[in-house]
Amino acid sequence: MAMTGRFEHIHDSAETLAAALAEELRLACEAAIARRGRAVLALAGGQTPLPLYRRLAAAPLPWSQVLLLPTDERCVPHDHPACNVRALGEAFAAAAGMRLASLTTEDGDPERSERAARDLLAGYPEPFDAVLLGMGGDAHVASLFPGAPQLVEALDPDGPADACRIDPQPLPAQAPYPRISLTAARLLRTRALYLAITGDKRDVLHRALASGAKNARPPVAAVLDAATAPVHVHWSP
Ligand SMILES: O=C1O[C@H](COP(=O)(O)O)[C@@H](O)[C@H](O)[C@H]1O
Repeated sequence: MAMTGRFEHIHDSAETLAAALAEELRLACEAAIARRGRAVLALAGGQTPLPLYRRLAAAPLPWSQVLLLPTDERCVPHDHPACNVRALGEAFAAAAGMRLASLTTEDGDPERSERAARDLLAGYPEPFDAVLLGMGGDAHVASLFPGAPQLVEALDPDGPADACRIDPQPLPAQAPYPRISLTAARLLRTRALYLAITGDKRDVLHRALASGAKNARPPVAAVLDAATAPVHVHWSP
């Protein structure tokens, strides 16, 4: 984790954004596998990154040496359409042998899932090889929602927990579920941090980065500000 800094990459189209990020993540996997025999990536849920996941899945990597896990999960059963790990599994269908971990139990029960996620992450103490974040229109990243009662604890870059339950308030209309999210402390333990955003979200990001009191930063700003690894923001219209 030698280089730090924040870099903004502007793309002409969602396709070039997907191609660039798929290549970055492929290189991160290749380097990690060469270095220690496996790669561990934490990947955003939601719609924006799905095309880049499909591209990455087509790369000729030794997929059995790659572990993917979601940055956050909705507390729903694994066969539910809103389940991030289900969507990841589908997007990476071509990556034969790839290992996919879940932050939730099969039934999506929030309390059992929080315990299971913490147990899972205790098995991966090393820095992630890359974290890819998405962002909501309310400036949340992973499931670190502004206004959630657990937010202050979850954003603490020195906090002890790797994952925690988040209860967005109010529940977002599109995905009204409690969540399990990696904490900022765990997201930031990475060799590289990427943020993939499109359209108006660039304005949301810039407003968030320019905003307010140190202790009331929008989640995306709090996480990016605390990063010690290089941060690459990729945007397309
Ligand atoms: O709920 C979530 O939303 C964000 C953004 O999703 P998108 O569909 O607007 O790309 C996502 O990054 C996060 O992982 C997800 O759980």
